[in-house]
Amino acid sequence: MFLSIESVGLRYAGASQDAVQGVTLSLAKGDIGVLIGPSGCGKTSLLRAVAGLERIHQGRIRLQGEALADAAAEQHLAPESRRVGLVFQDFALFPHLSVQANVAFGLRHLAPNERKARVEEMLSLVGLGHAAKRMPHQLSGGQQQRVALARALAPAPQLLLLDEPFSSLDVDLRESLSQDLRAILKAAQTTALFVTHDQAEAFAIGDRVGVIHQGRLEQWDEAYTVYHRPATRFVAGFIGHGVFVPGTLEGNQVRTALGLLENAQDCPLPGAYPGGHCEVLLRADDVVHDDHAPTQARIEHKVFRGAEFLYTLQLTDGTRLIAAVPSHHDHHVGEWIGIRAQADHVVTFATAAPPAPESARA
Ligand SMILES: Nc1ncnc2c1ncn2[C@@H]1O[C@H](COP(=O)(O)OP(=O)(O)OP(=O)(O)O)[C@@H](O)[C@H]1O
Repeated sequence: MFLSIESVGLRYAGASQDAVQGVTLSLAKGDIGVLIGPSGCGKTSLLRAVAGLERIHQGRIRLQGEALADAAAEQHLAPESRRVGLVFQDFALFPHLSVQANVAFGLRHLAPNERKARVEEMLSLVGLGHAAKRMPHQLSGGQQQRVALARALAPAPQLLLLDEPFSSLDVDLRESLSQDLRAILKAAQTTALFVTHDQAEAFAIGDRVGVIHQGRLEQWDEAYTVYHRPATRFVAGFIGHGVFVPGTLEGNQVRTALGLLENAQDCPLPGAYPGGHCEVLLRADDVVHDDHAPTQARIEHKVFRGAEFLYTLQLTDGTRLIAAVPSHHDHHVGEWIGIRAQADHVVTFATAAPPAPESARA
């Protein structure tokens, strides 16, 4: 593999536990990996370890077979020797240098004509060929971030690391930039590791998506698999909108308050759960509004999201669900509507342990 991170552990001085715990992942050449997870889960720490800005105390990081860091061998290659490019959220363009001088900054080893050609190539790659002579303050936030990207790509790093590069930009710009970024990285055939807490961004950019929770990598897979076949309960709850409802696994089907769900053949065998009792992940897009459905649900809450409403629903037995319903079905809070389940991918988990009674906790 082009990049391989093997059982990496990282602990900050004075901390009581590892910020990164036994993380293993690999990236093929030209692939874009995205790390996503809640604040403080260790995404940035892992990226900094790959960059060489933090030392690892366990495991190994290799790039094209060469060890960048190896805890057992006490090996730690300095950041500047790693041929790794960095783009962080604060653009950090040199304010007193023009756009072209910013991009040329890491190219001092090239002859002037080669340097000029490379700067032109990079600026045209990020769509800013016309802005070469401008100063950073004459650019929008999105344009500045493109220059930062051109500057990081100019020395042709083997690996590009990006830490929430769009976090200070507004939502619309983020969305268009994340699509552009993917196209730019693919055009430059750059292998990249990208950190974000934004799921839409992760799915738009990543060939592989990794979900980190409390320093551990819970899943490392294609985005489609992370969404439809979450490996752990945490991933299932963190990605997308969904709820867990009680179910009973019966062969290839799961019985729930919304009726029988088919397509459970990829779930564990019923014997994996005592009595077949489990919990089923029902995502907002698995619950369909249908006036003719026998099951009625009361709308508890609704959020308008443009093309659809996200309804929070309650069944007569108290089960809570979330449903994404096309926004021309504009119902009132308190109204009862017909719903049915339509889940192509049925995912089950062991029932969460009920909270211990007060007396047991004392
Ligand atoms: N320099 C540091 N010294 C000590 N602890 C640190 C340091 N940097 C991060 N941490 C701790 O390590 C853990 C992981 O932090 P990290 O910044 O990697 O998380 P993150 O997932 O990138 O979070 P965010 O999305 O908020 O940026 C946190 O508990 C954080 O408080």
